[in-house]
Amino acid sequence: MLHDPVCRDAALCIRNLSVSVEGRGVVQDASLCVPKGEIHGLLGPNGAGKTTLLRTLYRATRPASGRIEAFGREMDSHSHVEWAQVLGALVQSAGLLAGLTPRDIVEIGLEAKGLGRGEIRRRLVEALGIVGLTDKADQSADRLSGGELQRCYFAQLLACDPQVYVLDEPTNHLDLHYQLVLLDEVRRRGRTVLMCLHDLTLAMRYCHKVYLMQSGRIVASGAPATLLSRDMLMTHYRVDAQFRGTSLDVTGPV
Ligand SMILES: Nc1ncnc2c1ncn2[C@@H]1O[C@H](COP(=O)(O)OP(=O)(O)OP(=O)(O)O)[C@@H](O)[C@H]1O
Repeated sequence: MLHDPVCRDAALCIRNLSVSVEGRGVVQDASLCVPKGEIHGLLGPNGAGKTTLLRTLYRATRPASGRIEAFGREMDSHSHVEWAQVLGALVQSAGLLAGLTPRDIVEIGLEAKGLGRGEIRRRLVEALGIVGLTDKADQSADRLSGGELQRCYFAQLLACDPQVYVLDEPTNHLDLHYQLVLLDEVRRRGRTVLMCLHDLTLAMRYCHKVYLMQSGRIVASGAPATLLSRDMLMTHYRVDAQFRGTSLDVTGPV
């Protein structure tokens, strides 16, 4: 039984989701449920379908079939504005809007929430402080480094603080300090999180549960310490590697 049973009380529930891209089934019959306040990780090799699955959650891609629910209510019964209040995403290769500053990028997200000026300012200052961009708040974002830009988009999400965080490779471009600072911050907030990760040590450190995707299907799921066995890493990641506690001992590719 690869699927979770009926997800009563789940904050985010995906049932039998399939997505086709150019006529090819890129996600096939995927089901998962994330209980409120848990962090779940979507793992798997390149091209497995992880990003495509996440894209359906923030409505960048339409599923061919299946259901997506948050807090028991179907995604399609929400307007786009309502859904954005429930679920926010940090995406790979977010487009950079020319000429905007980190302050603008964070404020754009907050203004869509209809908050007052005082609350917008409070959240802006807090989020830029967490991501370490206070000093660069007013410089053009096209002069930020890759990691600084990622932190800027992280600040936008943290400022909006939706109930469900969808994170596609959240540590892309981040140095080790900020990988830990920002994932610690997400965990501290106790929100419901579904994230794609290639860094298995981060999956081990932060995820309550992980799903392994392979060729569009979720082929296994479980607690990271159980799922990320030497056999699994050999079969699905084609590496000889083994976790010892939370550190990964890598011999090499096979
Ligand atoms: N716009 C697109 N047009 C054609 N094929 C696509 C498109 N987007 C994704 N695909 C294909 O769908 C499959 C899954 O891609 P996806 O980006 O979801 O994988 P992934 O698991 O996130 O991979 P990675 O770990 O490399 O980011 C790949 O074979 C990819 O080539």
